[in-house]
Amino acid sequence: MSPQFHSYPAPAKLNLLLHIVGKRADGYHLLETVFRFIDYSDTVELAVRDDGQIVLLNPIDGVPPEQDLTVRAARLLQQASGCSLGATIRLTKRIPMGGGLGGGSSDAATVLLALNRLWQTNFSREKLMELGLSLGADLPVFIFGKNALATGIGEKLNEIKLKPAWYVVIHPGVHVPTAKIFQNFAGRVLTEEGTISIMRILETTQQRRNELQQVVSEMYPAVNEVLSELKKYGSPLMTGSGACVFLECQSEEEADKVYQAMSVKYKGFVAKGLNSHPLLDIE
Ligand SMILES: C[C@@](CO)(OP(=O)(O)O)[C@H](O)COP(=O)(O)OP(=O)(O)OC[C@H]1O[C@@H](n2ccc(N)nc2=O)[C@H](O)[C@@H]1O
Ligand SMILES: Nc1ncnc2c1ncn2[C@@H]1O[C@H](COP(=O)(O)OP(=O)(O)O)[C@@H](O)[C@H]1O
Repeated sequence: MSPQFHSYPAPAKLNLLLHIVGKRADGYHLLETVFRFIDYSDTVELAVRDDGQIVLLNPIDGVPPEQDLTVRAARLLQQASGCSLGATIRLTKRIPMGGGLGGGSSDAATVLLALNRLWQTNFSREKLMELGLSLGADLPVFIFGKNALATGIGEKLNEIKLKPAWYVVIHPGVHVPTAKIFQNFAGRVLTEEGTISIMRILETTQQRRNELQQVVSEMYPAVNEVLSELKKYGSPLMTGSGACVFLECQSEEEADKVYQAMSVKYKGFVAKGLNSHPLLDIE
């Protein structure tokens, strides 16, 4: 009998702003950032296996299956729960890799949420977030499931309500490794703004900053070029540690128009800002 696959979305995120507010003894940077989910997603299909194996049917080019975050997430849940079941994973990638859109983290979070149900391991969301954090600083927010103001290394999360918006997202065609950017960050460490101040900054696009943008622009001129092009239409920002650059628009029509002009030269997409993660209500 062929295995029964269940299909789950893994949405991308944008960092609507990103401030560096400190550094931990282990070298990780303390951040203040706003995560927003967008309706542009990978798809993770999962089928339960009785033999305990974790099998990724279609490994990503250049990422050995054992290192794929979906496989690592499944194994982590297996180990933490003592579950004897396994899973077959089929991954459909759409979110560009190394783009600051959190695709790998989102895939892994979806695996944790979905297998927790399929295997009936019944861990709480808090426990899954704790497990997820050991795979990446970006992972907990995808399990938290709500747009959030994040502090710590990105794991201390408070829900934040955001206005409807559409985003033109452009990929400058370069792959930016997160670790390299943090290593080269030499900017001034800022003081946390706090929720009220962040809400005020979010009211317009002009005041938003990504403190990693300068170092990425210097190391990757292609990112700087896209930022300059998008500045013709408003106040663009880089997401996370790059490479993708986005422009927030108030209507889908406006976003489509900007994207149409940009797409003559660049690859990208238009996405709607979500109010929450599509798996927020998964039990
Ligand atoms: C910068 C952000 C902003 O949302 O997004 P991305 O651009 O990667 O999507 C995240 O903090 C990235 O999270 P994630 O991609 O999970 O990073 P990790 O795998 O945990 O860390 C990769 C490396 O980046 C550095 N790092 C990461 C997060 C952080 N707060 N401080 C750091 O200094 C560390 O050197 C670490 O070894
Ligand atoms: N399922 C996965 N999807 C994407 N990247 C993965 C996955 N598993 C492991 N990786 C590794 O994680 C790196 C970062 O990927 P990704 O999360 O897409 O970017 P970013 O951290 O910039 O948002 C990739 O370059 C790849 O080597």
